[in-house]
Amino acid sequence: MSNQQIILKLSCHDQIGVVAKVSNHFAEQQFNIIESSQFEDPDTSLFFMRTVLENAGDEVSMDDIREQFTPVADTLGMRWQIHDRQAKPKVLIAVSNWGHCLNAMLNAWRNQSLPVDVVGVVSNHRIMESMTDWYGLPFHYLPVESGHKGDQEARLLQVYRDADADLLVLARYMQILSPALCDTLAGRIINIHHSFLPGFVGARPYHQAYHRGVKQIGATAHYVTADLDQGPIIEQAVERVSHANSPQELTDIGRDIEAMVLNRAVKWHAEHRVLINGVRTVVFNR
Ligand SMILES: Nc1nc2c(c(=O)[nH]1)N[C@@H](CN(C=O)c1ccc(C(=O)N[C@@H](CCC(=O)O)C(=O)O)cc1)CN2
Repeated sequence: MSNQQIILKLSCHDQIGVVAKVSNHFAEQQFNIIESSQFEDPDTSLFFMRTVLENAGDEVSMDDIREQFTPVADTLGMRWQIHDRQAKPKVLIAVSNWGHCLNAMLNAWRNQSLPVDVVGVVSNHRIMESMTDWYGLPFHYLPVESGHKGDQEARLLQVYRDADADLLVLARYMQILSPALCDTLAGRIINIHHSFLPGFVGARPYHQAYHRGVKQIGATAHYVTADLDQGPIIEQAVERVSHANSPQELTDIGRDIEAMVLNRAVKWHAEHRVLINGVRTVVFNR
């Protein structure tokens, strides 16, 4: 027994026999289901599934596993991915001036509670270079020169590609990404927004919240799209506040929520628990 484990995630139009066809295929390949989650979206009749399978036979290459599954997927009109459960996604982290999310993520990576391989940090400021150095990671200083934002973004994408990254995390990176970059890396950029979206989009959400007199503040991790702060939501959390809290106190309270929410979202993405469902997500985290 090879102990080889794979993760299959798929979506297709709901139809009789999807689970049976998938499980029968893998049973014939000597794979045993050890976890499985399913959801059918009543609005779209799309069926979503995530299953973890263990190989009871000899190890098989990932290419062969995917090649053997392709006819089943094609018959059912699936969108699908198969991943090696042991493989850790390579993550490039982008940051600007605020380091609380970066630090929480690097700490979780270092203590191995976050199943990713951080390949580097990019920033339009130098302030986080020393922290990055302390963690022994490459730091790429990519300042945004006035009128040359496109050049800076091209360098960022080159760093991502040179590092063979799988995911770009915006850990309070305060630059709006171009539609072209959002399209190129669709489903592979996660941002932390410091409000409970869809409330308070854009800049300075804690000040917006203060002036609105909210009784809770929150944070939202979402995939990045060309529409600012409108991407599919992955995870959110809130914390109670009061009329007595200043904008600075709201900001202070919010930092831990942001860091927790972003780490959760990146962990679930790395474990292939998140499936994009139009402007929403399906998250198999239970
Ligand atoms: N295409 C997208 N880019 C980004 C998104 C997104 O959803 N789609 N999320 C933002 C994060 N963000 C709020 O969470 C945010 C960041 C930056 C700005 C902004 O106005 N930036 C200015 C420059 C500000 C500066 O230089 O200090 C700009 O880019 O012109 C608003 C919201 C990350 N990017």
